[in-house]
Amino acid sequence: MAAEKIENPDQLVVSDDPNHPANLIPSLCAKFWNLGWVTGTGGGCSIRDDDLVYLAPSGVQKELMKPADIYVLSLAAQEPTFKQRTYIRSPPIYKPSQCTPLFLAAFTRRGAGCCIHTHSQWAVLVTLLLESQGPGNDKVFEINNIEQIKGFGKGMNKTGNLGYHDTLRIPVIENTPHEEDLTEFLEEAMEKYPDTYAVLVRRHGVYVWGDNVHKAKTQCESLDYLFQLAVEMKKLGIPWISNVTPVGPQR
Ligand SMILES: CSCCC(=O)C(=O)COP(=O)(O)O
Ligand SMILES: [Zn+2]
Repeated sequence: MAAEKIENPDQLVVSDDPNHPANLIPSLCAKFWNLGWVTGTGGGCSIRDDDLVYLAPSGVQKELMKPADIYVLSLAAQEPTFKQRTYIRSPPIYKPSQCTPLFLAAFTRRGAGCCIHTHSQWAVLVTLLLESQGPGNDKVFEINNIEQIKGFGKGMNKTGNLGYHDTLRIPVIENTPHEEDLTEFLEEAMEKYPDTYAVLVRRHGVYVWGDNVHKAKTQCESLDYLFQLAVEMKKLGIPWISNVTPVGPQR
């Protein structure tokens, strides 16, 4: 929908359709809260519908949000750096999520339709385990030969999903005192790892995106599964990368 055609911005967040972004963001965040992904107001989720981006408010209990709390902005109406953002629809008592510029990076640089930010303890623990391997900023979570890796797309402009023997790589960036300041590091990681659908933030959480809500959600679920598995593997002394020889026909 083009921004200039919108006469009543409040109508942008009113719909009977449960799959409308203004309904989906609250219902998804309620599910994510049950998984421990968005507790204590941390984390969140944003959805893009063509030019329109739907966002949660900042600092609210994400599992209790209502459609009327949702912000809407037009990508085409923003200045090129996205630093001074304007909103078509703003609920009166809130500020927009501090994650907004990171979500916008996923939408504009990856063409994502949905981006999820979790504070999952499994994600945080994986960054702590990588940190314990020694100094250096170039940290990457790598895992292979686990069935759930098939839950990930091969990358931007590529068709199909990773295979069981492929290695999934998720870059890690340093945390910053303010969420917005993560943006330049997230963008750098996207440049360096063009096929990644996620970026870990050290001692903080993870950003995961997908072409649409279904893909962002299932990739985020697969990743959380792999992070939990990786923590348990580490406790048992099992390496995340193994040299299992492929068996059966290779397609
Ligand atoms: C305890 S949450 C600290 C802020 C944060 O990391 C986050 O993801 C939530 O930001 P928002 O502005 O969406 O509340
Ligand atoms: Zn956060």
